[in-house]
Amino acid sequence: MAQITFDRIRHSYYPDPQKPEDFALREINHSFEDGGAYALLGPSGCGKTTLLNIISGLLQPSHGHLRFDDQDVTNLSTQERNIAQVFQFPVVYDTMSVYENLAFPLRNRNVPKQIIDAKVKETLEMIGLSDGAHRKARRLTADKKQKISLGRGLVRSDVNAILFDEPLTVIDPHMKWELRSQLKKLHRRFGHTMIYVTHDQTEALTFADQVVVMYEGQVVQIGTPAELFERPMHTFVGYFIGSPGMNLLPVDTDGRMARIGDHSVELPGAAPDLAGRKTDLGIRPEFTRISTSGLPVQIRKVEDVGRHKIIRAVLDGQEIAAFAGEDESLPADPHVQFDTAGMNLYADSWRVELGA
Ligand SMILES: Nc1ncnc2c1ncn2[C@@H]1O[C@H](COP(=O)(O)OP(=O)(O)OP(=O)(O)O)[C@@H](O)[C@H]1O
Repeated sequence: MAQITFDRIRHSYYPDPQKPEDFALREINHSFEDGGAYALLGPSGCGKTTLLNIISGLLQPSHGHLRFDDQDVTNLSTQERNIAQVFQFPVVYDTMSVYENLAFPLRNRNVPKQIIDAKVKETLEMIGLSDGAHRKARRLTADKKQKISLGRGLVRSDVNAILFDEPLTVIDPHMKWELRSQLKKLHRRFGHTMIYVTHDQTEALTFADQVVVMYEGQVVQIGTPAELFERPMHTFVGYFIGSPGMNLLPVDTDGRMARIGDHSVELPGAAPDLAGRKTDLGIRPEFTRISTSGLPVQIRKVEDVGRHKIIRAVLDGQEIAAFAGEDESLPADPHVQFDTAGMNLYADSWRVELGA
């Protein structure tokens, strides 16, 4: 296994890129640590597959270098990089049995027969295909075939990394949950570097130790699920992570005070001079409460989501969301209160560090 380093990597699918928008992947300088469990998370078209294909060697970046430990692998083939990859749709040998499909990549590498047998049986167990291991793959349903693809990715212990590109798309919802927890367990047990592409935040947050959030070809934040929740470094992270996402309110700041329309709230620290910049206060619904005092709001809708309620309200013409307890009753003259501990300030979409 290896540490995977992006050294000033950019990629454009155009022959002569000029503007930043011409790049499907804008400059990345980052190391994926050996043995880490990463998720690449972002909406459709943000560059996740492009980044993954640069690691696997299916794509050569137009600029920069990729290294596995100290070795420059930018010009090496996928085979030479020793990477296992699991795609969105099953890639299986239909004429082979389930068992043979898993044994094949090991035979190709001259692994001794007994080790092959032990590894294949262990992997079949993990993916729940021990029964019927000698059936032809052709006869199986799409989700079972995809399990074979997952198994083929997991069966080798000598790979530099295992890459997963939305691997659970064709798996039914219950099995999705089960396979995701299996992958997590496998990661803990074998310590492979795993990089998992998804646009689903639940998948990313449950699988990964570190989540790489991408937006319009840029990596906007790399962090643990808790860091993404508590300190979103970009408004997109605040909006994309969480259910519902972070409230963003345009404000004017003056030291510790932030003005929202005719009202003011106190920030957890002093803002720097942000004159001329688009400034927003970010506060998650979890830190937003409906109360009898604070800033006046109109309530539009109450959604009961089980353990709590989501209150949709309007503050100074701006839609906001607040959390309320299951049995909490709402005041006749509703106001909103923001918990200072949950406040983040953004200038031109990027988080601003507040002073003392
Ligand atoms: N072969 C290609 N030629 C030209 N443009 C491409 C090519 N592949 C991808 N793109 C463009 O590059 C951008 C990033 O695409 P990419 O597939 O990496 O995004 P993604 O985040 O993986 O999206 P999805 O979740 O839909 O797969 C998109 O604007 C896409 O249209």
